[in-house]
Amino acid sequence: MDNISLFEAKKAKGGLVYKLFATSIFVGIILIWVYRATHFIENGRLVWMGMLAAELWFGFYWILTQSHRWNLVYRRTFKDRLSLRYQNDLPGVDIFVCTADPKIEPPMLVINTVLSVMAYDYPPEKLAVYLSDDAGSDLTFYSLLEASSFAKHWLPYCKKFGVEPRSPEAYFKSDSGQLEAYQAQHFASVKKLYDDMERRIGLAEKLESVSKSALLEHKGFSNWDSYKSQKDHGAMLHIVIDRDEEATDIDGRRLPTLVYLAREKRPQHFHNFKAGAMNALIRVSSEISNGPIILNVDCDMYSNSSQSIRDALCFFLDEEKGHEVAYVQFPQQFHNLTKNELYGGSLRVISEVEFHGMDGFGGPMYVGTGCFHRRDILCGKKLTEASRFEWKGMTVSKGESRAELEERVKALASCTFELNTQWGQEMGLKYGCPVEDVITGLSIQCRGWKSIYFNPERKAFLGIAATTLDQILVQHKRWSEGDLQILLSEYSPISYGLGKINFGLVMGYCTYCFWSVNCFATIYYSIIPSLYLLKGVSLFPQVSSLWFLPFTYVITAEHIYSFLEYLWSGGTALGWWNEQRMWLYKRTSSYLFAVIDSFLKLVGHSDSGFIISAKVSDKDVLERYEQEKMEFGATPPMFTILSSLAMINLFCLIGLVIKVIWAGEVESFHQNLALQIAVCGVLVLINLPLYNAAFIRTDKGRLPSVVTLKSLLVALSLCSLYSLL
Ligand SMILES: O=c1ccn([C@@H]2O[C@H](COP(=O)(O)OP(=O)(O)O[C@H]3O[C@H](CO)[C@@H](O)[C@H](O)[C@H]3O)[C@@H](O)[C@H]2O)c(=O)[nH]1
Ligand SMILES: [Mn+2]
Repeated sequence: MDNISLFEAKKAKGGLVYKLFATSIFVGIILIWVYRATHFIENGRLVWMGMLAAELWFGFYWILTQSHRWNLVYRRTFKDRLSLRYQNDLPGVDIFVCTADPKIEPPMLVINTVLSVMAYDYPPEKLAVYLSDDAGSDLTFYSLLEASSFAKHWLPYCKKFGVEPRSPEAYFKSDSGQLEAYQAQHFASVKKLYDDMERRIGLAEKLESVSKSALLEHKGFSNWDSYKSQKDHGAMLHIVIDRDEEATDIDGRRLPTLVYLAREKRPQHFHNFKAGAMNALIRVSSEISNGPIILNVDCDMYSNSSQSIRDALCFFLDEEKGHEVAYVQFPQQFHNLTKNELYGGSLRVISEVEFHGMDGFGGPMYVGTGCFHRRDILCGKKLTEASRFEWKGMTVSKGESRAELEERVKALASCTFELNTQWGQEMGLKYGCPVEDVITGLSIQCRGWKSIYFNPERKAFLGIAATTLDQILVQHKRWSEGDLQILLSEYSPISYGLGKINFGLVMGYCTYCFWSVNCFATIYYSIIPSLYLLKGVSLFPQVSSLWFLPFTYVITAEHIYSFLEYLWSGGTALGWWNEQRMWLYKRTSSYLFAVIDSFLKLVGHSDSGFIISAKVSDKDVLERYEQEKMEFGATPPMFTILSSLAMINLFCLIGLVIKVIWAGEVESFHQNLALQIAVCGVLVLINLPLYNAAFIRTDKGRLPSVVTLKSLLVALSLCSLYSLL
């Protein structure tokens, strides 16, 4: 091993074994296709064709997912080498935190994230933190002012005692063990300051206004004089901590720059959601600190490791390979997961397997949070020989007063600034897609750059996972719809990416871009075989037939493998089972709606929106979440679909049992319908929590009776209609 590189990349072990296994599955899939294509049944050619289409799709999709497992790469950094080599000329780093609504994203949550990134183990004079507030909330601004005072105590405390994590709330909640007397004393005083701050902010939140004294004390509030609403206000920019004024903490050490920005919002100008906020931040920061490296996080994604900047720099500053690297993506992980992840919210397999797989083919997607970018590349620079660039010397002009600077830079965050420019297209984050980050990352990779996936042992960022079924389905609708739109856009990985990025990476992107399309085959498969049970018509080979083998092999082997993969990724057995349920639910509701909405958009209906994910929930909802009881207490159309499908399968299974008892011929049913019974049976088993929520539970999270009734009606009419035909 050389001792020059700042990082190391290793291929996963056992690759050959996996490839053999995958090949055997592939053979099985082909045999299934052959069986379908050669064994049409007499009555029901159409249904049989449907089965063939579904299986062709599943097979095709399975092939796509292999790209995520073919070539896994794991990385390690050498931060000591980085320190030795670059201690005195580390690049400036600008950190963007985005928030959009003080009700959904309470100021305490936001400032905890801000404080956690201010406390990075990094020279403070090279660090600048920007909070973008798309609500333009004076409450959030007030909280940021509070945070800036608290930082003067919090940062020295973190550094003196090397604490982790550096989000105060997370730190105070974590069990810091028995502290020695000296630290305990500091702990008590910093905790008290935090509690006081929390109380003041809580009070302001309750009164929905900032105290008079704070208003008088800080001239920044004059920004709000002309404020009309969240959607109608001028640009507000305030440099809370200015690097030039040498603001110091209680130990006399420098503090990172801290900036509040609410870009201008006017009803007549579309604001492009988070992408618009990010682009305003890119411009504004270029005039204030202009750090060549940019980190962006969602407001709930606090830094859980003080070392992440140094980790990321090991890739950017590596003498040999660093110049090709456009961004370093860390996994998106969460701190509020329960043991068995009822909603599959951990994205476990994506983080532990799939992104390592994409890394093997040129780098992961950019997922919008926990990602370090090179500023010049994010702004549209192409890969050329000149890409090796000077990390120093990106200073910004001085000699202006803070007020002058603020006034000048504010113009960069106006509604009209981007008119007739390349912003949102060739520059900055791209507009017009609900997953602006993914499409931006893809286009960067298509310009020739690499990206890096870094998944360190100590989790780098932790956010909040959805805590109700409704929330997670809505979130996945946004994601799968966005990914589908990428497929249909001019930046499609197929038409645009092919030839520009590795073919394995094209497949990797397609796996996500085709997420939503899975709805058709899945819905078909979860209705038709069950309905045909009712009539006793077999859609699968008999147990005694040789064709029975490929079906059983592919289905069981794939599931055993996915089970093991889930366990290897750190999940529990029940967690895997829950994940299978979510797999079904997402495919039959979120994805279906994503496809429908995308279609409507294509023909010019439906306007795009961005439903911000909830970050706080009611006490009883939270309680049920912690008990891992599925939360159905709402009536979105998605629930009607889920529950109708569940009821259909229940009826079919019951119908079958009655038939078997009636006919008393268990043996022939088993011989002819074994696989079909298995499919229907598993669907019923996986829906147990839904039946429970519909028929037994009495708490507020149960399935509302309207939804139950509707779905019973749907199922009943479908089943009887079918039986009559
Ligand atoms: O108009 C908007 C809307 C959202 N946000 C911010 O964007 C972030 C992500 O929004 P959230 O509602 O939490 O969405 P998630 O589904 O949790 O976000 C994931 O998916 C998004 C794309 O759909 C990515 O942008 C995010 O980084 C990624 O964490 C939050 O910090 C918001 O404050 C804005 O700044 N302005
Ligand atoms: Mn989020």
